[in-house]
Amino acid sequence: MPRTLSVEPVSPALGAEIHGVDLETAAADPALIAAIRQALLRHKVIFFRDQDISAAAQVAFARSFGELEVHPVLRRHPEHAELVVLDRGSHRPANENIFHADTTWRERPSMASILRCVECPPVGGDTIWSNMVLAYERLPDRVKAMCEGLYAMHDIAHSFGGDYSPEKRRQLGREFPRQEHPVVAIHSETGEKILFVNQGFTTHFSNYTQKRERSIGADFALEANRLMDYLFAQAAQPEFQVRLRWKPNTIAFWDNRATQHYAVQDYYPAVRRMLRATVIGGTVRGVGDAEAAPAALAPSRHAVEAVA
Ligand SMILES: O=C(O)CCC(=O)C(=O)O
Ligand SMILES: [Fe+2]
Repeated sequence: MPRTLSVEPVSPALGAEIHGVDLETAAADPALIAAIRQALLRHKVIFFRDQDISAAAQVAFARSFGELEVHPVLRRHPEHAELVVLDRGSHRPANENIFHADTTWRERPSMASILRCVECPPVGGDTIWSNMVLAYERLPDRVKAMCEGLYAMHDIAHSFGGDYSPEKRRQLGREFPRQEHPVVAIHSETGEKILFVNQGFTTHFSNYTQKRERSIGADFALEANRLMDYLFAQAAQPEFQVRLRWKPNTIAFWDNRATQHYAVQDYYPAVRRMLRATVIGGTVRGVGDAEAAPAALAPSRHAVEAVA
């Protein structure tokens, strides 16, 4: 029997709180995992409160959704390499305060992340998510037409290289060559179109000149940069967002294909400690790329239903 979850949407754009679930033991309950997966696809980021769970349980829960990533740059948990420890805020201001989707510098960017708050300031340190399906839908038709068929480069050094020497930066670039992804991606499970460029890792369009063949000279660069800035700005629109106020033991689980996020850096030097598990995704398919579209799920306009 399909399992029914108690789901409370928290913003019209995306995001829902799931009640009555214990994630310490969820991995052992396939019907519950399937219901959580459906809620994730529909609401794009889901929140669980009061999850005082072990690091091992967080890993097991995350693994129910796919193979886990070991991050090459961020600090790892001493016993669980699949968990990233985010606590830079206690030493110096954290720098995830830029809209991004995780690991788009990989050939197969993350499909989802599961972030647990261990410790946070009583106020401040919220996280914001943006619905990049809605952001795409709301683009003017002529911008949509211009974007379909465009590709862009994603580079790990764009965000993570900032603290490195030029040589270490080059080394990072050799180890993780930049990746090209479509600007409009097709969601691998829902078939939705996604605006898939992000300010954290996307550097430039890779085929703008072919696409805009009648532009000449320096206009290429100017036009391309203006379009990229305009696309980046969509994630910052409040109408596409949900904002979470963390408490210790809150978990946020986001669909990294369909969303971008921004960790608000307003609490330094207060302490904020988080643990993140990240599920590896597939290659990113563009609108014109081959392969049949997956069967679309039920409409994902999430706020209209109280229970999903
Ligand atoms: O600390 C946060 O709220 C999110 C940081 C972040 O970008 C991530 O975990 O991917
Ligand atoms: Fe992130």
